[in-house]
Amino acid sequence: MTIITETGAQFTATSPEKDNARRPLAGTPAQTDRIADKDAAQNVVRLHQVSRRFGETQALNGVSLTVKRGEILGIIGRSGAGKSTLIRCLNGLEQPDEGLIEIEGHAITGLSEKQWQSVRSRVGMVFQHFNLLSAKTVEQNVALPLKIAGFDKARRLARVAELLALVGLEDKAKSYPAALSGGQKQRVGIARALAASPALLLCDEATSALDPETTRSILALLQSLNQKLGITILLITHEMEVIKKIAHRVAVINAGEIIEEGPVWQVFAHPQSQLTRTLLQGLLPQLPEALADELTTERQGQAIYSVQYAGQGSQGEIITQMAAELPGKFRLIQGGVDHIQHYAIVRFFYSVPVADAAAEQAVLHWLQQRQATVELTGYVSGNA
Ligand SMILES: Nc1ncnc2c1ncn2[C@@H]1O[C@H](COP(=O)(O)OP(=O)(O)OP(=O)(O)O)[C@@H](O)[C@H]1O
Repeated sequence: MTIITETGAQFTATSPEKDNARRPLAGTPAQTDRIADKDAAQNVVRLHQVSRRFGETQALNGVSLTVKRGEILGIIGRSGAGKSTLIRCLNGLEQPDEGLIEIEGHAITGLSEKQWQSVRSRVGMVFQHFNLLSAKTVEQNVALPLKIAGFDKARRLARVAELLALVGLEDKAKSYPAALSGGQKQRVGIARALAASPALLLCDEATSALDPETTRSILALLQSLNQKLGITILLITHEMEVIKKIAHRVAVINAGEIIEEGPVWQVFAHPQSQLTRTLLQGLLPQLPEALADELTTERQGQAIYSVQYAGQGSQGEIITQMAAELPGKFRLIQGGVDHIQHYAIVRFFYSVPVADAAAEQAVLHWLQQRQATVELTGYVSGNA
C-alpha cells in the first residue's frame, strides 16, 4: 500500500512478516513528516528514542540526538558502547527496534529497499579500513557510486577528476590501492564517499588505522571539506584527540546511552561524567605520579586542589593573573592551556599549606569569583 502524506512524500507500508528488517516504527508517516518539515532545514540527522537490542545486549538504549546542518558532531565511547550500532542504524545496515531516525527530515526507519536507495545517496560513508576494491584503480573506486547512480562515462570521469583534486590525489587516478599509503587510501575513501554529493558524511573510526601524522592530515582534510562544502559530518571515535581537533559538538555514549553532550570546549572544560573525565585524561595535565601516589584524604601538610577553567581572550591567562594577585598564597604544581573553539581551557593543580587557612580561603574565593571549577584533590604531608 502506498501512502501519500501531506507533504507529498510517498511511503510504501511493508508487511512486518514479509519484511521484518524494515518494519515501520513509532509514529505514522504523516506524523513523522510533520516533524520532518519543521526540522529538515536545520537538522540533517535526528534520532528520537532509538533502541536496538541483540539478545541480552542493549546496544542502544533510547538514544536521542540531532546533528545540525554544517556541523561536525563527534560521538565518543569505549569499545562496546554502541557507536557502530548507531552508525549502522544511520547507514541502513541495521534497523532499530524502537524509535525514529530522520535524515534531512525524512524518516528512514521503515523504508522499503527502493525508498532507501534515494536516501542512501544523501549519506556518504568513510570506513576505518577504507573498504576499497583492490582490483580497481583509484579512479574506478571513486567512480563506483556514480556508476550505481547512473552517471554516464563522461560525467563520471569529470566528477572523479574533481573529487581527486579535492582530496589531493590527482596524480593517483590510475594507481591501485596496494600502491597507496594508508593516508592516501583514506583520501580515496573520502573521495568515494563524497561522489554523489551527500549531505551527510558518516566517519566510522576514520583515522584509527592511521599514524598520528597521517591522522592529522586526514582530520585537516575533513575539516576543510566541512568548511568548503558545508557538509555535515558525524564521526565516531574512541579518541578524544580526534574530537578536540575537528568536532564542534561531542556526545559521549556509554552502554547504549548518551550520557553527556555539548560544545567541545564546554565538555573539555566542565566534563560532567566520570567516563568523560577518564576519556579526557590523556589530554589534560595530570598531577605528577609521585605526588598522586602520596595523596591521602587526611587533612595534613599541603592541600592540593585541581582547577578547570574556560575563558575567552585574555581570560585564558588565569594562572598568571592569579600569581600576580595572590603572591605567595599558593604554589603551582602543574598546569596547561588548550585552545578549543576560541576558548582557552585551563587546567592546573596548586597547593596551599593547611596551616594557612586564610590563604586557602583567599585562593578559593578568587577562583570561585571567576567561575572556575575547583576540586580538592587530597593532601600530602611535607611540601608539594
Ligand atoms: N550483530 C550483533 N549481534 C550481537 N551483539 C551485537 C551485534 N552488534 C553489536 N553487538 C553488541 O552490542 C554492543 C555494542 O556494540 P557496538 O559494535 O555498537 O559497539 P562499539 O562502541 O562500536 O564498539 P567498538 O568500538 O569496539 O567497535 C556490544 O556489546 C556488542 O557486542
